[in-house]
Amino acid sequence: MGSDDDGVELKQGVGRKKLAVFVSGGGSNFRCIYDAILDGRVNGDIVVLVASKPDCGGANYARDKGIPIIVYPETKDGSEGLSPHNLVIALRKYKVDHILLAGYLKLIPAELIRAYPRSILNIHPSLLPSFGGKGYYGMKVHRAVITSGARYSGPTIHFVDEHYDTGRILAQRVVPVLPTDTADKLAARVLQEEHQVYVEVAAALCDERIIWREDGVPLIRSKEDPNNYS
Ligand SMILES: Nc1nc2c(c(=O)[nH]1)N[C@@H](CN(C=O)c1ccc(C(=O)N[C@@H](CCC(=O)O)C(=O)O)cc1)CN2
Ligand SMILES: NCC(=O)N[C@@H]1O[C@H](COP(=O)([O-])[O-])[C@@H](O)[C@H]1O
Repeated sequence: MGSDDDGVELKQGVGRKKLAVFVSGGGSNFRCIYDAILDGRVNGDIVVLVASKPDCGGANYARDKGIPIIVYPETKDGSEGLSPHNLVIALRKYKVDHILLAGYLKLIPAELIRAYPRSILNIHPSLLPSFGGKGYYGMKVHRAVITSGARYSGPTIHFVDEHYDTGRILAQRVVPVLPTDTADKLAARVLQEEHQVYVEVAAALCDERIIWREDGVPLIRSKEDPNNYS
């Protein structure tokens, strides 16, 4: 077991993966993954942050940590941001292995999906396929869950395809929806689970513990028991 210059123990056999994280808002999932990298739970490095808004909370946090920032898509006045083609070129320049969408609210272009097959993940704050698709993001999701009378909710992590929230599901966690819940209370309960499951998935991704079943369903191999999958 080697260690890098900062003494962080490096797992032998699998080189550290290079990650790009995409954000549009506060970036709490991004910050949790960043912290998990620093304390050795995730065997990777966030080499670039992509933000849909240059001054969002996630971008400001990345700036503070010295992480390079790319704006995508191009701003309406054309003053900032990249085209889909130049975004792919930029991510290749950073030698990105995997892309993690974390509160990102813009459609990922087909050109990027083709360039990174089975390598782009997204976290959504409901149990897909319920309460997903165009128009379902942020608090809109939690309001719809409560109005529906659903008794359970929770985050879904899925691979990204050309449409919103229709990619192959990789991981889910379940939380109760309580009779007295407001959208804010439910959002907080789901977000707490998001932070845990995204770190677990990022760790599996960087450890190359994600496999694909013959029917196309992705599975995570347990870190503790290689014969156990979820
Ligand atoms: N090609 C893909 N791109 C993105 C996906 C995906 O699965 N495939 N996931 C989204 C994240 N997301 C849900 O998890 C999501 C984000 C945004 C929307 C939405 O309706 N957006 C609005 C615009 C919102 C805004 O600009 O503030 C819209 O398109 O009208 C739905 C689902 C990230 N990208
Ligand atoms: N459909 C996409 C969507 O609604 N994403 C949601 O945005 C919130 C903010 O994330 P953040 O605190 O990591 O920025 C999170 O709850 C995430 O699931």
